[in-house]
Amino acid sequence: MHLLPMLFHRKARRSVIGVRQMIEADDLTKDYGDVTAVNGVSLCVAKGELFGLLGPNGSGKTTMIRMLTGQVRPTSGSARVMGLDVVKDPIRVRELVGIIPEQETPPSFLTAEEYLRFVARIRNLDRVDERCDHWFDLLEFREKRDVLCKDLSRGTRQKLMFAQAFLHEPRLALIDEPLINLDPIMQRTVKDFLRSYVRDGGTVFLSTHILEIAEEICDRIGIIHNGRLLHAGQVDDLTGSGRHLESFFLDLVRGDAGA
Ligand SMILES: Nc1ncnc2c1ncn2[C@@H]1O[C@H](COP(=O)(O)OP(=O)(O)OP(=O)(O)O)[C@@H](O)[C@H]1O
Repeated sequence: MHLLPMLFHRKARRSVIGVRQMIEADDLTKDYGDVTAVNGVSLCVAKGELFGLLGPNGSGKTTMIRMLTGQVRPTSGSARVMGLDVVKDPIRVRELVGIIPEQETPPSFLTAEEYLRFVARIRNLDRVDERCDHWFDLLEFREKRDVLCKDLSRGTRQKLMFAQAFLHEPRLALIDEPLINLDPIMQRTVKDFLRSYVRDGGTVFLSTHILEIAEEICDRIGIIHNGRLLHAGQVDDLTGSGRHLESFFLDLVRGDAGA
């Protein structure tokens, strides 16, 4: 972070001692009735990585994030997040990680600042004024702090969701489409923040449709289609071989659809 030194949450520091892989998914599967949303996905995300999960609409990205954050129970397979089993320890996982759920909005009846203070209280945080000020300044929405969330623009609500996810300085953040409602200036700020966050030792697992963003900021990507992980690899390996992520993605997904 820019203003706050990267003092990760003390509890988090204890729980990740010795954990190199921040996320380990093994043959993770989720069925919703007849629909297999995620089908046997195995992947790891190491400490300090910015990992992007890419896939077309309905390919299973949100379901993956929900399973990894203990919001949805896998049908089969297993996952460990920061060394914790997501089925056995979902509450502890959610205490530790930062989460931006897809299209989630803050409570309509609180102001922006009340919401951040509410989150700070639940998370038992100190330096609440400093933390709130940091995010109002970084994401440039100080003048909206007393506005009810229901009256905020979509972009400002997204900023607030971003701030709540990082308020406790988590070591791992799982974020679903974090940039979708933000203007280009704010996208730049958030992209720079995410890069500095992983440089300082944080880890990010994000899902996005926006391939240029993934190509620009991710260290490694996974491509998911119809619930199956078709590819996982370093972005540099791809671009170093002269390929653009977009053409690689389209070839892979179209090839799979035609298979
Ligand atoms: N609660 C649910 N009940 C039934 N089916 C669901 C549920 N949640 C997701 N699905 C189905 O699972 C599949 C994967 O959905 P998911 O939301 O994980 O995909 P996604 O990649 O995040 O999509 P998008 O990019 O459009 O947000 C889809 O076919 C979806 O309709």
